[in-house]
Amino acid sequence: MQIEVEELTKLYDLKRGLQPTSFSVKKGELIAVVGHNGAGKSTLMKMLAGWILPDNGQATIDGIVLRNRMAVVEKVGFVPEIPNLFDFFTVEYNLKLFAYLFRTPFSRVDEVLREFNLLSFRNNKIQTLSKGLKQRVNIGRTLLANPSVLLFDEPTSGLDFEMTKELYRLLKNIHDDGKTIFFTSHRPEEIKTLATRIMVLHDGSLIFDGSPKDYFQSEVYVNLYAL
Ligand SMILES: Nc1ncnc2c1ncn2[C@@H]1O[C@H](COP(=O)(O)OP(=O)(O)OP(=O)(O)O)[C@@H](O)[C@H]1O
Repeated sequence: MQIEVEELTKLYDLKRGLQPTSFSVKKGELIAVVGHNGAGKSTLMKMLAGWILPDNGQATIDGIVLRNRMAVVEKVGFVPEIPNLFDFFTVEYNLKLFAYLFRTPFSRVDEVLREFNLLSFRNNKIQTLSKGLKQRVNIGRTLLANPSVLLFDEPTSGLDFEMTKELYRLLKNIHDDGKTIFFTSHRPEEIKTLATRIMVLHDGSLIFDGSPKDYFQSEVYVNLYAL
């Protein structure tokens, strides 16, 4: 297994956060993490990305333990819901800063600019870009270090129809490249068509883990999500 999560826990004021959670993931899975607001999705993503440390439990990604945060940052690309880019620097400068952080050669910056159709925007400041373009830079940034696992927190939130379609294409390309992907989602259609596996979090607990087909026939779906 590529990812082993054992009793991973993060609790804010005893109740909220993520209750002890365990699962394992094979390389190349595309997992949708579903749940109402406050269910614990971002908490799980941030722990897997090494952004916050668990109170308890353990996880390994390609054999690297989460507490080894510098190594995790290079293994796991995290695309937060709100792009964490420097608005007042150019696209290229942002990518160079992160390449430096990830200890990646600057030649990767040109590759990412090309792969993400960003060459003509390289000298534009982030603050002048549309939401869709910012999203593209944000995703390109996470791929600089060529991580084997990618985590997307609500990647389609606030995107219009065209930008959403483009994001699906990007996700598919990244998945076809053999990467393991987690994405949090509220949208049944993307869960159905993109995901190979669904995890449902509810009040901080993992209450469903299975295929999209089983999910849409499950009591969890009927009770919590079907209209
Ligand atoms: N830093 C924090 N301090 C205190 N409570 C927090 C903190 N971060 C998250 N929480 C709480 O933990 C619970 C889970 O939050 P989390 O952000 O993981 O939910 P989520 O499923 O991602 O929700 P959303 O869909 O709204 O992003 C929520 O009740 C939230 O208020």
